[in-house]
Amino acid sequence: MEVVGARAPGKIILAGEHAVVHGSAAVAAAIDLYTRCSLRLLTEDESASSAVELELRDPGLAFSWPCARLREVFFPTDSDSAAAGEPRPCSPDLLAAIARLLEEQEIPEAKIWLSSGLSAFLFLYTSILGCRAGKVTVSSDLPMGAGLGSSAAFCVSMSGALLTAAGVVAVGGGGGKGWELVRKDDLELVNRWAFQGEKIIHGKPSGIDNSVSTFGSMIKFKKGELTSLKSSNPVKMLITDTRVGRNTKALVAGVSERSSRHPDAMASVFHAVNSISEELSSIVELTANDEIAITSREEKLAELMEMNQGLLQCMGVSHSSIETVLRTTLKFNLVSKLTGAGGGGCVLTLIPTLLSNLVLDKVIAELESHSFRCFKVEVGGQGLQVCQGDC
Ligand SMILES: Nc1ncnc2c1ncn2[C@@H]1O[C@H](COP(=O)(O)OP(=O)(O)OP(=O)(O)O)[C@@H](O)[C@H]1O
Ligand SMILES: C[C@@](O)(CCO)CC(=O)[O-]
Ligand SMILES: [Mg+2]
Repeated sequence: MEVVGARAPGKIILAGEHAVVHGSAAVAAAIDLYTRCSLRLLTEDESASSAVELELRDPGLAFSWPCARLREVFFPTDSDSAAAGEPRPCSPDLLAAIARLLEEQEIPEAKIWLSSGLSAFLFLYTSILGCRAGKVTVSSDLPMGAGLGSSAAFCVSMSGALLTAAGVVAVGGGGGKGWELVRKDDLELVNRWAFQGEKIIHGKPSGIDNSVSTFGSMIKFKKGELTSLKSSNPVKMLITDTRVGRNTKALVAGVSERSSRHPDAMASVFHAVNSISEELSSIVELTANDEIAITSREEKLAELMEMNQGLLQCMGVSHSSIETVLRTTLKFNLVSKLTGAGGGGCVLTLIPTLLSNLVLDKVIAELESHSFRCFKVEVGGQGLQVCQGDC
């Protein structure tokens, strides 16, 4: 069979991370850094030992599971009962069985954080394709575990490729050349599968990361409801990766624990974040006809981001490396906030339209002198795309 591919973008959260898990609104946008997943189902001739193979290009690791061993774990009682049309959660018993299966792989201790991604892969693959032999290759522009939605881009691109190989998502309408957009109904199905994968990696995701990675653009997200935001003036952001590793699942759990220790205080914090996200989303949508100067729109955005950062500190998810980025950019009168789960990872800095490239280069040089890594990204682009053949 021919190769099918899917690519899904990472994201930034402009306002509302963590609070969105507790029902507040949040605003997120896709960025032009992608995770790509390609898949080829193997015939019996090609896969003498009949296995499911996974190559992760970025950590540079490859894994292989004999189909017979997968059948014992995933379908112990009967023949394959994969059902691509019906996303369902991974039960705690199955998750424990997957963990035992992964112990057989001898993952290097320094890469043990990959286990949650591998668990999500095995669950999605066997749920959608059963135990058919196949080879999956994943590569990514995104730093992993740094707040730019690498886990969601992994689950969305994987679900997209698997559902395309299963013949559920249509591909080839573009004449079989290059990346193609996906029909709305198909996107919704991919998004529901990707959410099941995110649950394995994050524990209790709100669904914002997989939604923005699937549908792209800039969105407001509240209690599972998504509103697409139309911004006529592009928002420019600098991203700084502090390179301090952290794990979204643990940070989300930490905020929930703080919330159960101080329910009233934290409810007020989440309520304030909701107001910030609502106001920020209406400012993003203002057009040239709304008689608000670009500079005053940017000042409002910056102030809301600053307020949100203060509330994220209240939730306990800032970090000394994040504070260093805030202090550094403030010297240039620029406002920053953490993005994603915090605890290290990436920080956003709003780039005003009138900021000269010379000053921006100085900001980047000073941030990089702290061993941080800066990215300039395009905000609000495409979501999931698929392709036939090698893209
Ligand atoms: N390309 C990939 N290959 C394999 N596993 C991946 C890949 N990308 C992400 N993962 C899995 O996702 C985990 C990182 O997810 P995590 O949610 O902690 O961070 P993030 O998604 O980058 O940030 P955030 O959730 O704050 O946006 C990794 O530890 C790994 O298990
Ligand atoms: C921290 C969080 O709010 C965003 C992570 O990008 C978690 C979630 O919403 O699932
Ligand atoms: Mg994540």
